[in-house]
Amino acid sequence: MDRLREIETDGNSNPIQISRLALDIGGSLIKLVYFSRDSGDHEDPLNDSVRISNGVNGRLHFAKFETTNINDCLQFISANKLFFGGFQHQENPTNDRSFIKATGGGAYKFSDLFKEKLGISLEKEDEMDCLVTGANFLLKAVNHEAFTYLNGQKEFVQIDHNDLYPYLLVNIGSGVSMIKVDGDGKFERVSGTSVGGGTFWGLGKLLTKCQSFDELLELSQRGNNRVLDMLVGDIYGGMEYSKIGLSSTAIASSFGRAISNSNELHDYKPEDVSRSLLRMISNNIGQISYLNALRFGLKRIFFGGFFTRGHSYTMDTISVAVHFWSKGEAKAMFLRHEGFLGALGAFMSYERHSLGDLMVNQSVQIPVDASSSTDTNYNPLERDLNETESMQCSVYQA
Ligand SMILES: Nc1ncnc2c1ncn2[C@@H]1O[C@H](COP(=O)(O)OP(=O)(O)OP(=O)(O)O)[C@@H](O)[C@H]1O
Ligand SMILES: CC(C)(CO)[C@@H](O)C(=O)NCCC(=O)O
Repeated sequence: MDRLREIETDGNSNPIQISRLALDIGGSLIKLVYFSRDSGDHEDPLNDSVRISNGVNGRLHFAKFETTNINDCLQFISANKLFFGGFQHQENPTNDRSFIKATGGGAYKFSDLFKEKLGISLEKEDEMDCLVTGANFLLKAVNHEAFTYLNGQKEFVQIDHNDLYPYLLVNIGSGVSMIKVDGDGKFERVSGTSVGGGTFWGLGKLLTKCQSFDELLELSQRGNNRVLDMLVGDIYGGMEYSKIGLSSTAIASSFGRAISNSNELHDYKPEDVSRSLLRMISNNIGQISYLNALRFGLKRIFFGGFFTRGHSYTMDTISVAVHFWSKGEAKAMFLRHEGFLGALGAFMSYERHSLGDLMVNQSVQIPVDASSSTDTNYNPLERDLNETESMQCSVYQA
């Protein structure tokens, strides 16, 4: 647990002050965002973005835990004294020792547990509101946040602040929410599907006996979907169905090949099962996203949520689906801080509710060494689930 100690000191044995912790407690994962002050020694005189008058310079940290391991999360918060980063109620500070902003279903479900184990109250923020706030913040404030991914090529997208809206935000968590975003705080949840990340992980676990999500993703990289998927060519004797635009290699029926022989589940390689499952779910989400974008004439679709995990095959499948169905009209884009939208939104809600107490500097820069996700070769599969990431930023008194 060296990481924990790193948080408590700045390397010169000076204690680092943690302020403001926010949580997004979802069906699969708990996401934490918290701010630590820099000790004066760490300030970079060349970097304007961290030198705002009245500003408090520091880093935003990101961490996540599986919701089933919520006790590890409580222990992490307690060991690092992160809950002192909550706020005292202004109206009556003695009434409630402190509270932490929290969003996601778990903010309701685990409210009593936080009170009992840590003595803190969770102040609930609306999940959709937080997702939108987090996405808008990242798109406007963080360089190289959004990127396209097609045929293995990652390209960062320059966001024009004056031409960001409207867009479709598709958050792929355990389930999937599709939100039409028209501005800051202006949005509508237009659709959703229960076939999401939880479906991939849940079905994948049952079918392959994998012990972790990363193992299931890793298996998919070595699999071949043609073993289980029935292709147009399988039905059309190797020919394409060009009249309706289907090539012979297009998937006619996901897992459809399993009906054509007497194979049992154990006759298939877990790699191939994982590959077909990932393809089926990613393709389906891509298609439903496109249909919703079409409903409202939206050309830009941003995908968030931890299902994607920066994984090539997942992003490629979603992008191809959007490209194919929209005939190249709509664009799928991904976010580097994919799974932290809700937690960031909850983090930013402190200022809205504490009468302009604090604001996050809008020109956040991510130093090269702060997050390995800045690397175009970033492979989240190589990283530990609970490893913390951070970005340099500045929080200031409004
Ligand atoms: N280490 C992991 N363990 C479990 N699931 C993971 C992991 N990494 C990525 N995932 C995927 O991410 C999904 C959860 O994503 P996310 O945290 O965005 O949603 P959530 O907030 O838990 O769900 P919801 O918003 O529907 O309540 C999982 O269902 C799984 O597909
Ligand atoms: C229920 C939530 C919002 C919880 O995060 C999410 O899991 C979701 O959007 N599920 C899909 C539900 C549906 O629209 O069918």
